This record gives sequence, structure tokens and C-alpha cells, in this order.
Amino acid sequence: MKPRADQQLRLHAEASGRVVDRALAQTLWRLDPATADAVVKGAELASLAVGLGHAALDLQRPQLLVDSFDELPQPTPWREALRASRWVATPEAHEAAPGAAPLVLEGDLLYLRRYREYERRLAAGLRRLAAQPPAAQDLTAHDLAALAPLFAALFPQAHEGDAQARAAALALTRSLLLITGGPGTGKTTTIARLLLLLIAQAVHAGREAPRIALAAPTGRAADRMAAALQRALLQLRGQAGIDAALLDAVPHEARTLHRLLGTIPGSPRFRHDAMQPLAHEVIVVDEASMVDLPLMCKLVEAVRDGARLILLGDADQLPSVEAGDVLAAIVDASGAGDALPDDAAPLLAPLLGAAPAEGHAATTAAPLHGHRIHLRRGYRQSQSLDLAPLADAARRGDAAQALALLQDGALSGVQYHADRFDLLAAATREALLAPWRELAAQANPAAALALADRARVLTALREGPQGAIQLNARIEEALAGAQREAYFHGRLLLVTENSYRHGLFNGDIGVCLRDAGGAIVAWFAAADGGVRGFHPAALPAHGGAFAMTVHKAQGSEYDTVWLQLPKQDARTLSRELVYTALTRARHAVHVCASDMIVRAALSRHAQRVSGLAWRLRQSAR
Ligand SMILES: Nc1ncnc2c1ncn2[C@@H]1O[C@H](COP(=O)(O)OP(=O)(O)OP(=O)(O)O)[C@@H](O)[C@H]1O
Repeated sequence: MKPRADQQLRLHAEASGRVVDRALAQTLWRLDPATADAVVKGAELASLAVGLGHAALDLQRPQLLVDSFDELPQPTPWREALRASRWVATPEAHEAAPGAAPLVLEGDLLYLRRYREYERRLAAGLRRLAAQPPAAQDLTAHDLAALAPLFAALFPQAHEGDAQARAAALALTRSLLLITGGPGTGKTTTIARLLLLLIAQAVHAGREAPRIALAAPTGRAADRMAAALQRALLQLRGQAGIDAALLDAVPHEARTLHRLLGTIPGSPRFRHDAMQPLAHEVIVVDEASMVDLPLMCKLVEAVRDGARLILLGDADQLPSVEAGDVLAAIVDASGAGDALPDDAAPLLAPLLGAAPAEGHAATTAAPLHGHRIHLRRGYRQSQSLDLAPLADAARRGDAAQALALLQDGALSGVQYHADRFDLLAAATREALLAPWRELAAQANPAAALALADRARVLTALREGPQGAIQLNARIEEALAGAQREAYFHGRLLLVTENSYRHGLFNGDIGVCLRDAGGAIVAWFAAADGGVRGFHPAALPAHGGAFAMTVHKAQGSEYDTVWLQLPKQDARTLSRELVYTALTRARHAVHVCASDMIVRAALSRHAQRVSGLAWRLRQSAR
């Protein structure tokens, strides 16, 4: 076989060693030795792109994937070589790609066929939901008048332009609704109230209460969602004008999306799909920024005609680790979400008064226009942590402002450790380790698990001196000594794969404790609020959890966050990463970095190549 040394692309360090990418490319060449080099390189990079979280290779931006792209063709000849290849299909935007070609070219995007199909099907699914009114609900003025007293009790500020009220009212008229907002803007509060309205609406119409599913991408996020929703409902109990029966009809549990859709062992498919849709009439999904392209596609397809899908998320957070940035594309397609769409404003006037409608200035060309409400006002008050100005500067990529706030040291609960790249050095060592020493003094699993979220080191990288792996090892040594047992008393564990057999999921946190008989047991929270113990040797894939990447921390919160950025700039550093890390903190945040790294991180977006926004625009035509 002819050596293919010319194809040894210098791949981006994070992904080097991805044999799978090269294997696809080599297979094409083996099946047809006449395959052009440009096609072989395209295939390898399209596969690598998925590994790095993109939906496709952008021929105009190979630098997102490789450090050296001198050897790559220019976009125009590259596109032409791809178009001419038997391996590359070029279907119309709405057409399914033929099964025979492993690659699909659309514009400048080269996809693995499967990912192109996920995008096409997701766009079609979103369009289907956006186009239909919820079943059995030709909402009349009479219905709205009946709901008005409850609405006024739930949203006393409704007539003063309250965006939460607008979101809940709009939900009455939409099968697809996106509610976006930063931390503490009341997404969960709004959902609690919105669900009461939907239940009351059904009761008023003489129907059964709708079947409601609450779901999130990870077990941790689902647990947080359920707990926050219960707190929000509790606040309403006993309040005048709110019937306790309505509160009782809201489900107490939230599930992972995988659970909701029904995993089939050994299959990428789920039990529920377009042919066997979910029975629920209302499906609420929290932390939608974490949902990747394949999962969002399968979720949307499994929502039956006439049911409602409500997505909650913070579009400024890191996109999902797996191929995606789906939420960003949906946000892009649905407009700013700052006002009621023109078609809904008059209808909802009995609830909202003369709420501002978008009028002619609106970008009504957006295909999902009128399906998003953006919550801007932050309600969460913390005595100890004044995070909002810093999180906002990070979100906007305003490094000068972020550094001024950090250096000034005036934000309560925020500490900047300039040029600190070793958290275990004397200045920070004891403050860092103190909560975990307390953990080690626990004997009771539930009490230990309750302490597990006291503190976390969040990193940008897995590898290297400021990476999660080395930091974990060093923290573990500091806590339990160089001669420690692998599973020492008080060690925190992070599960890194889904295991339905164990009922343990990627992102679950456990704690190792020695029992009365001297045996070590790894304890995890159980769905019923109790705890479950496992022999450490029987656990699915896992690692240490004192330090973890920001990606792994998505959907979780900790009392104290130590954000450790690397000494050298790295492509994974972005404003979204910093924003996501900061907003995981409940009471205190320590930023360990240099001015240079903060500037570098905030100057970069977590860019993901995706054709979904484009596709949604095409399909609107
Ligand atoms: N309209 C409101 N009036 C007063 N307090 C509110 C209002 N909305 C939300 N809050 C309070 O603000 C806090 C955060 O609300 P909530 O948990 O609903 O926000 P969230 O956007 O879901 O947050 P997260 O980002 O953690 O998911 C809660 O304590 C809640 O009671």
C-alpha cells in the first residue's frame, strides 16, 4: 500500500491519536485508490470535527481543528474535489442524504452523513413543533378570562412588563418554547408557575391534567431541577388564589433525557421516537445548552404532535461537549426574545395588559420567531457572593472590566489569585483542603454526600500541571498521603460513563467511606433521596472529583469554586468557559490565573461549527 505520509496532518493536540478519524479516511482510499487526497483529508477532518464538538468541517476554517493547515487545499479547489467525489453527496437542504455516501457537502460544510442527517431531522422537527398549536387548545377569550385570576396571583407584576409572566402566557399558545436567561433569572420559578397554568387550563376545559415530564441532560442537573422546582412550588403553597390541588399535580421527579426517552442497551436508538412518541403532553427540559445534536434530534422527534416542548437554558454557557451548539442555533433562529410576537400580543392582553409587542422592528424573518422569551433580571440574592458584575463582564468578553473587578477585590466572595498556578502552594493550600478534610471526618454516607459540593477545583484542561488529572492526584496526596489506598476514606469520585445497570450516570458524584467492618464503600445519592453503596471495584468508569474540567461541572453548583486556568493559552479557553465556571459558585469563587490568560480566554468564543442555524433559515423559505 502506498504510504500516506503526506496525510499525516498535525492534528490539534487534544484530539491527536484519534485513530478513528484516520481509519475512515483510509477506508475510502482503500476502497477506491483513485480517491483524491483532498477527499481523504476532508473525511479525516470531518470525523475529527465531530470529536471536537463540531457538527461538520468548515472548509473555510480548518484552523478550528488543526494547528498546521498549509498542506490543506484552498476552499474552492477543495469544494470542487469533494463535489466530484463518489463518497460525497450534495443533496438539497431539505433532502435526506443517500445512504451510499459517507460524506455530505453543503455550502462550505463537510459532514459525516449521520451528523448531517441529525441536523436535517432536527431542523424539520423544530419546524414541525413551531408550526402547530398545542392540541385541544383553541385558546379563547373565555378561557383566558377564566385563567386571569390565577395568572394575576402567580404573576402580580404581569402588567408591568414582567418577562416571566410573558413566558408563561406565551406557553399557553406555543408547542415549542425556549426560555433563556442567566443564573437566578427565575427560569425554574417561571416553569413552576407556568405548569400550574397549564394544569388549570386543562381542568377548566374539563380535561385531565396534562402528563408532564421534567428532564435534564445529566442526573445532577435533573436532581437540581426537581429540587428547585419543589422549592418554587413550596413558596406558592398557601398563597391566596392558588389551589393546592394544582400544586399536587406537578410531578416531583425529574429524569435524565436518556431515561425519559428510554435507552435500548447496545443501541443508539431510544424506545421513544417519531414512531413511538412520548405519551407526555408537556415536556420541560432544563440545561438545554448541554444537550448535543444527536440527543436534541431524538428528543424533538419523540415529542408527539400537539404536545409542548419547553427548553430552558443559558445560551452564554459552554456548548455541549459532544457535537452541537444546538441551543445557540435555536436562539439564533428565534430572535432576541424581548417582546411578545405580534400574533400573540392581542390574544394574551387579558393576562398581560398592553404588553409591548415587537411591532415592525422585529426580525420576523427568524424561522422560530415568537418561540423564545429571554429573562434578563437576576433575582438570586447572595449575602456572601457578588458575582453578577464579573460574570457579566466574562459573558461579554470584556477583559478590561473583568480584570479591573478582579484586581480591585471589591466584589464580595470573589478573590483573584494573580499568577497563581499551583493551588497547593502554601498561600492557598489550607483554604483549599479544609472542606475536604471535614469530609474525611464523616462516617455517615448521607452527611458526607451533603458535604460533597462544598468546594470544587474547576479547570480548563484535563492534562498538564493545571489540568484536572494532575490536580486531583496532588489533592488526593495532600489529603491522604503518598502511600494512600486507591479508595481512601473521604475520596470524592466522579462517574464518567452512563451505566444503566448500576443506575449511575456520567457526572454523578460519590464519596468513599470505610464502614464499621473496615471495608471501603463508594456511596452515591439515590433517586428516592436515600443513598446507595457500591464496592469500588464494581463501579463503572470513574475518576477523582476534587478537581474536574468546567465541562464536567456544567449543570452543577458548589459553595466554593476554585477556577484554575492554565499558564499557557489553550484553544479550549473561552469566555463561555470562564462564565460557566464562575456561575457554578454559590458563595465564593477564587480565580487563579494571570492577567494575560484572563485576556486570552475572554477574547475567544467557544466556537462550534454547525449548519443548524443556516438550515433553520433555509427551511423557513
Ligand atoms: N419574580 C420573582 N420575584 C422574586 N423572586 C424571584 C422571582 N423569580 C425568581 N425569584 C427567586 O430567585 C431565585 C432564583 O430563581 P430560579 O431558581 O427560578 O432561577 P433559575 O433561572 O432557574 O436559576 P438557575 O440558573 O440556578 O437554574 C430563587 O430564590 C427565586 O425564588
